[in-house]
Amino acid sequence: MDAFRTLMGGARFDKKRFNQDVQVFEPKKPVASTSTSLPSELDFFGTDQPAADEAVDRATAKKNRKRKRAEDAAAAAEAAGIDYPALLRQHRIKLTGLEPPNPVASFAELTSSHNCPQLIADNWSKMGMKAPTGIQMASWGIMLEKRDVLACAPTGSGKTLSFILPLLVLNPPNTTASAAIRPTSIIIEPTRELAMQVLRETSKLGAGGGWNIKVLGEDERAAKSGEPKKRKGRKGKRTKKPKTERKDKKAGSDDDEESESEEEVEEKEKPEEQEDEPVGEKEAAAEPSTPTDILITTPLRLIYAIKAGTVDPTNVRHLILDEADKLFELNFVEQTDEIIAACTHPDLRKGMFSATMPSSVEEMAKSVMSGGGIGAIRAIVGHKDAATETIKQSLQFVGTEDHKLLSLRTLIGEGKFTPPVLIFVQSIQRAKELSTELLFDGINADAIHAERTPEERDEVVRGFAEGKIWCLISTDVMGRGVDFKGVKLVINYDFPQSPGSYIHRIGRTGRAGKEGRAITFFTKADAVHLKSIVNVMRASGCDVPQWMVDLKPPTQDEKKKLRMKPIARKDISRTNGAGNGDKADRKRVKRDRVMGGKSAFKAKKVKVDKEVKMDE
Ligand SMILES: Nc1ncnc2c1ncn2[C@@H]1O[C@H](COP(=O)(O)OP(=O)(O)OP(=O)(O)O)[C@@H](O)[C@H]1O
Repeated sequence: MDAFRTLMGGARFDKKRFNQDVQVFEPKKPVASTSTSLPSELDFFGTDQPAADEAVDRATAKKNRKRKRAEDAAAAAEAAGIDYPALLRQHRIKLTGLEPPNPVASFAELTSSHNCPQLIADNWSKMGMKAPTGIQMASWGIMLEKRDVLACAPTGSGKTLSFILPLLVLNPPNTTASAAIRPTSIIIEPTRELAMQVLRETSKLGAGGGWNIKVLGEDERAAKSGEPKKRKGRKGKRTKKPKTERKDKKAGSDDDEESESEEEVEEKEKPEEQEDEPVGEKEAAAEPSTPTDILITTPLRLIYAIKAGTVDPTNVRHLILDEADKLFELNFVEQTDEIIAACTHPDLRKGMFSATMPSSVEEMAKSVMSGGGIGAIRAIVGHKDAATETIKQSLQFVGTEDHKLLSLRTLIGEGKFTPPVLIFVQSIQRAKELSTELLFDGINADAIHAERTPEERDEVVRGFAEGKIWCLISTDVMGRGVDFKGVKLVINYDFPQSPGSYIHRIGRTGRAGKEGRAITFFTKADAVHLKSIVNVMRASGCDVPQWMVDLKPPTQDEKKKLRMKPIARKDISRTNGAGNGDKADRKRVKRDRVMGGKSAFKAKKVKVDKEVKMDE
């Protein structure tokens, strides 16, 4: 009929009247390939090719499978009284891929239909959880059907439990001891803080079930904690790094005391990644070899341990990449690839989770997923490039760099500074300077960044969670994943380097359905990038003035430039960088205050909500 359509373009053809003619042009059903098949050189239209037969067979099989799935789903839904399409709509879940499994509608369904041990259900209740969130329903459905999943859901929507639960349900405790750590599941996190946080959640959900869950290298660290602390900072001696890490340095992503002599470049401009101390070969070799079920780790540590032979990844059935888009960025991707390649078990399933998933990263992620033979399932909850809707977002013009501190003080003075507050800056030096300034103002502030030892970082995080520190100043190192439940306000003191970074940073508030606020300062220099943030705000349902909607978006080049390097900014400190925020400096500031140094804003102006206790 194609020939007819082409010839008769625009005219109407009476098919009934000329039915016999139509039959002549109707394509013939392909004949099954036999020994009498046409030689390929004579088969001009390709109708006699086995490939064509296979394609038809595949298409028919696909149609049949689709029909069967629809029938099965309808039957299951009828039996359970669940309207799955309505459930998906209600939770704004979009599933794509071949035969996407139904979401798990309730915890009761998990125990009745998915062999979820009662112990997990009890622990779930003990954790204070009731109904699963949208991403949990979707991810449980997919992972329990042993399919690969690529999931994108808002910050604070419970992605952690969405991948932990299936790991526990599908993998009973491992009892076979081996020389090396031989886990059944590996969870990769971009920072040690996140690894520790996931350990806490996993241990709570699996409590009493006999699973051995650990963060790689932490037993070793704990054993060493009695020893005198030796600070492994920039000037410290480092263990020889694997090839991948040395390559990363060229991309300008890691601390490297030798490569750049001056801290200005390192501390002000380099993004803070790969800050975690890797476990050296010696350290890794000291890992005990008890049977391990779930191993949580940062990429570098794992690569060291695999190379040292202390971790054997060949038995891994579930590999989870949390904050997956980060793990596919330039400075991590090689390590991520290496880890995926090392997990060689034929039944390996993969799960990738994040609140942001740029299309380019999604493509890369998809290319490494097989999905149980019939492809991975993509699960999107809500709008892909939006922030959590419970966050009230605003942008505040502060003119120039000089006015930022004043704007912050005005917020404090107006009582809009409602602790616990998280403030993001773009470099270690700026974090130190701002914390010194706020201390000087009588605000109980502290800074967290890659230059602090893991022990110091733990202490600061604990202090913030316990309400001892009201205001935590951080580089992007705490911008992702960290679950401080009670944070009421996030301030982007320095404009974020990408919309993704913005979504993750502000996502430290408004978690688990709670309300939060986010204020982003911008100077004239940042204005060119404003539209990117305006787009996120609009996608998350925030009102923005029309003039912001009408702004010109930054060019691809401008976006890339900012992603690679933050905008150069004037020092924050009144001491013009003389204060470095170290212990002695902080002591000096405190002493100055006691001796009459004037606090611009009295601490009493800052109301601390004592009711708010944050999760550790
Ligand atoms: N079903 C649930 N009901 C209530 N609270 C939940 C539920 N599931 C998880 N939570 C809580 O919600 C909070 C956020 O969860 P989680 O840290 O997993 O979010 P996330 O989606 O991974 O966020 P991010 O993208 O920032 O990493 C946690 O404190 C968690 O305990």
